[in-house]
Amino acid sequence: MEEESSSGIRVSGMQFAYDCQPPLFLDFSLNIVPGSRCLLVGANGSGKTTLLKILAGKHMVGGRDIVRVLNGSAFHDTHLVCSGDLSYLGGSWSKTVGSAGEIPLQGDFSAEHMIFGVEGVDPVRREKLIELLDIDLLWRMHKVSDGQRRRVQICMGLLHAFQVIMYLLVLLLDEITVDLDVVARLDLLDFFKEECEQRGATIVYATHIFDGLETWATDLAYIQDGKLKRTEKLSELGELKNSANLLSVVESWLRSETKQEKKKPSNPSAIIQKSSPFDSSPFRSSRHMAYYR
Ligand SMILES: Nc1ncnc2c1ncn2[C@@H]1O[C@H](COP(=O)(O)OP(=O)(O)OP(=O)(O)O)[C@@H](O)[C@H]1O
Repeated sequence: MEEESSSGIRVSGMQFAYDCQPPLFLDFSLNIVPGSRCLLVGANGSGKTTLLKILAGKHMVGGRDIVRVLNGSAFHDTHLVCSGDLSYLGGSWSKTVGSAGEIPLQGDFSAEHMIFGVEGVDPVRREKLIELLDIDLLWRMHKVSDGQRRRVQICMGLLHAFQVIMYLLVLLLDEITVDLDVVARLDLLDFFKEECEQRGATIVYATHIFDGLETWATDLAYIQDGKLKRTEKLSELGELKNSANLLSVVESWLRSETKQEKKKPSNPSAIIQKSSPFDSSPFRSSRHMAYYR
């Protein structure tokens, strides 16, 4: 991820704050080369979803040069999303429909109605995804399980990507496999790997589930409280060579974050004051705030 890429993802000196809050990201930079499968790891509240949403053009962060995806501005170049070049598959069960924005998709519709309602798709890809995700087209969306609903959501999210030419596809995945059973999850990971290897797709995947990812991911980016702590090629991750699995490596990083927090001064009034929205410090620690609340 060190080398700069004109057609992958490049974030340079980004700042971002939610309304009336101190900056979550301050001078944040990250490069992801095309064809990478990059895992985004970090504790709850560290900023993974926010970063993915920024990359997906859902939040504006200053000028056109700050967040570049496929050589365009993630926020300003709306064709990235409209063309299917850039896809964000997130946790919420909703679909963006033109100016209506995000609408919930849990009414009394069949899976067939949902999937075949997506226009302009490749029927071969559609069949492949229905089979891969083992979707029963007769499912009624208001009666299915969370995992079944998630399968339909993922299928719809991936249908659009078919028309994208090689090296022009970025998939941003936010904990999408969380409701899937182990077979569906592993099959889907294989599918994503194929998209990278055969079509040059670039994938950024935020997750807390590390099963099977040691051989799946090519890169890793670790975020702590909005700061990029590490970016590594997985093949060069020293701890992974010495340790059993990725889970224990990430666990040790997150546990050392917790230990550092516990070492901080224990005067609660001072900490509450320091963590308040009126704090003059530009940094924030959501874990810190939760810990002392
Ligand atoms: N819409 C919002 N308005 C204000 N603050 C928000 C909003 N969304 C997230 N945050 C805050 O921003 C910080 C980062 O949240 P984010 O969802 O990006 O973290 P995350 O790393 O994805 O966490 P998780 O692993 O729990 O999904 C948190 O402190 C969160 O409370």
